[in-house]
Amino acid sequence: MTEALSDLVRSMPKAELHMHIEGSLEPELIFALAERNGVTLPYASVEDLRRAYAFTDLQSFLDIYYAGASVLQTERDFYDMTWAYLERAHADNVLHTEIFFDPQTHTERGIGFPIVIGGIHRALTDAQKEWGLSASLILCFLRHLSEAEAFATLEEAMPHRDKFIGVGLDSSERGNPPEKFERVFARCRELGLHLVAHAGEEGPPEYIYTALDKLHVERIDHGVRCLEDPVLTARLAREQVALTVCPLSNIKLRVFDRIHDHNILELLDAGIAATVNSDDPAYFGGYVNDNYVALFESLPLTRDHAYRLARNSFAAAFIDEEAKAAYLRQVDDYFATA
Ligand SMILES: Nc1ncnc2[nH]cnc12
Ligand SMILES: [Zn+2]
Repeated sequence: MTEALSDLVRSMPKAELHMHIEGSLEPELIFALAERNGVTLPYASVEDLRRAYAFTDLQSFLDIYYAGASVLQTERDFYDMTWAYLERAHADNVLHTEIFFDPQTHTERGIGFPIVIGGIHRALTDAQKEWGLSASLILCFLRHLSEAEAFATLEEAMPHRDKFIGVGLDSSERGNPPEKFERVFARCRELGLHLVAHAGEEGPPEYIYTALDKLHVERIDHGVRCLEDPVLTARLAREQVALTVCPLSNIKLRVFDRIHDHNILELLDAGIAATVNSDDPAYFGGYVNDNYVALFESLPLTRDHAYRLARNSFAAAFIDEEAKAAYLRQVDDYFATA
């Protein structure tokens, strides 16, 4: 990749649509929060913790990710974590970000829902004031927990309905198909919430079908396994269902062996509205620009692909049509002069 293309990709305006705020907790912040809250960690040092980030699959990552999140206790902790991510996003020229949070990871430990959403949301408000960075929240249900627990979480969330725009489905995919949450998503749909779900990351293409047909999601998170099914691939392209692809995550969790084997180019060539995102940047080796650069360094991606990826990121965002058109114009202007 030329230096010019790398600079172009780094500085182009972009939206991020798939990142878990708990996955932005850097080891240094985990240690700082542990100390602030008097929590003893089973790791001697930051380096020791970082060494534990050697994952073999999704579950091996999730075990460490949930352990890391246990240092979050106060509203200020949630604020500090979110603010640290927003600074990184701003530095990567992210103009709009849709952030996942996992309330059940915290409410299960006795941390109140208002503390979680209050701290995260206050940071979003400050980023809007400070940089004009637009950010919204998507509440994720943990799919390894029950339907009843998801309904209980939705109930707890309703007094805060003004602070989140949609719901998603994350955690252990295999054995927890989307249809387990069909009734929860039906209720969320009635409430006017946007709907997304992780599907086809480790799970089979069937999970992408059921996310679309039983949950009625508007985007698929990951979805990279769709290419195993040509009928599904054609449908995603025809219906322009966006995929929020997370390349470095896919390598760390061994969905693909090497970044050179990543299928984003095939997805784009098939006409799918793929986007590039960081998933859990503190755990997978980088923020959104690191994901773009890793792809552009390893695959024959061009300036035109960069343009399409930037456009796709805003086109798939849950924002009003006027704001969307303004962002898309900004991308066009950037590429007209860069
Ligand atoms: N990549 C991922 N897949 C499923 N659940 C997650 N929670 C955080 N990151 C996740
Ligand atoms: Zn994810």
